[in-house]
Amino acid sequence: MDTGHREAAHGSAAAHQLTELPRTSPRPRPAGQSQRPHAPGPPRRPIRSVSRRPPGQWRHRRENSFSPPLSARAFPACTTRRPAATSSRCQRSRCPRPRPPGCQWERSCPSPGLRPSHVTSPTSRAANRSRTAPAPVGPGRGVGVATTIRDQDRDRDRDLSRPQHGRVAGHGSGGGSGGVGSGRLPPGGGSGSGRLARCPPRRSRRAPQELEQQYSPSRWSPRLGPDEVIQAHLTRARAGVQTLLHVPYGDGDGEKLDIYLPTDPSGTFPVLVYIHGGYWQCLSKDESGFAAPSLVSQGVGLVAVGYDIAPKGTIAPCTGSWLPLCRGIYLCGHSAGAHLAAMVLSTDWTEYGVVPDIKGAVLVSGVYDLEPILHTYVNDALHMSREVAQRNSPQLHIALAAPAAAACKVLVAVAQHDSPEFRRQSQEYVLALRAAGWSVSMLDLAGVDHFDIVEKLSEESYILTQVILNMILRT
Ligand SMILES: Nc1ccccc1C(=O)C[C@H](N)C(=O)O
Repeated sequence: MDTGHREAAHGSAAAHQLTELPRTSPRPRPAGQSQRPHAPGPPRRPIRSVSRRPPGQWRHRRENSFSPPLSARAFPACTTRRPAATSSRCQRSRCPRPRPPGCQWERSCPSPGLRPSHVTSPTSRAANRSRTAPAPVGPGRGVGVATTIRDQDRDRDRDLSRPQHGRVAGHGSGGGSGGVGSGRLPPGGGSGSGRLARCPPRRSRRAPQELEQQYSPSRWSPRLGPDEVIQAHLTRARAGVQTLLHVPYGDGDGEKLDIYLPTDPSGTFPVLVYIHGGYWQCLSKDESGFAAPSLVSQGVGLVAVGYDIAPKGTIAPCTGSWLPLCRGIYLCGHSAGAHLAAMVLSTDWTEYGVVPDIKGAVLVSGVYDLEPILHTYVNDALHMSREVAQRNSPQLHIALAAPAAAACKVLVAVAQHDSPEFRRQSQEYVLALRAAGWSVSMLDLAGVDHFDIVEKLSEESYILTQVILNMILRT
């Protein structure tokens, strides 16, 4: 299908949006709802202790265990361990109630009917928060504001909890030409294979209790309370466009794709492959088709990837009969899905005998260094060791960029109301990619939180939708 005329038209519209960012006030608050400070209160439950793990029940991951799914493919020696038995109870300590099917939450049991009795009320949460709330980020800063990578470099030592506001930059290739071996290696040099660059992140030293907050994205939303914001994220209908549903790509129960076809699917078309988030333990492809209407009308297909979440297995590379139709693959991952997409970028696919035609990657509010989450509730269901966390941290396994001609463009997006840790992670990852010669941009989106940063992809006028369409249709 010839989409050339559309590409030109759409490309210029998106570029205009990017450089002429409107300044608007934040989303109006529903009547009667008081201003919710977006900084979280103290953790609501004690930090997990190692002794909570049932002793003597370890098994190798191939039998019954979990690791962040793509990682086993990327780093086959993965030896994640976890207890053989998982509780059918809500994992909140002391909570006697059954956990809703599929729910792995500790912090925010999303089923209101089954909400554990010890969950604090919105009022007490607000009170907790206001005790520790830092100064709120100022309102009216604009809908979407991106920062050049150079700005990121300069801003490293500034307060990373605040959005950096600057002009929008295009994709800057960090190490000049960006060819293999020509990218500048970060301190520490490459890995043993010489293919991967090792770029240890500059971690902030946060107390364990504070890490719990930092890695609870729902506690940072200024729009809704933690439970409400997750509930809203879970209840998104499958878009009503032409679909191929539940197309298997692997042996696992969850290893299926939902494919949303372009409105006029004659000929080949580019696809956006969307990998959902949920800390590798929640959500599914069924709630991942929300961006389809904005994309298919522009001739772009959407592939929502399902994968086995904890406590199950791994994700296999996406293959299928639909692949030959794809003129180019653009990856998009949110939160844990951004981690998985980043792992795809870190993978040496020649080892698997495939060369996926990945032309671009959009990584939204992701986690790229897993070490800090070892110290949080997130790891209660994952049971990662430090070694596994390191092996599966894209930040530590940056592949040297491909030659410029084959270069994959990377866009790292982060929300104003992501926690400072999430924001820091994105910034560190951008710097590491850039140091390895990748063509990378960062988009710091004002006025959105960890969840609506992707939910709004259902709107064609949303700046991230426009940037993605621009990347796809102009490449
Ligand atoms: N990243 C996500 C993406 C989608 C849905 C939930 C999450 C969460 O992180 C939930 C987490 N347990 C929280 O307390 O915020």
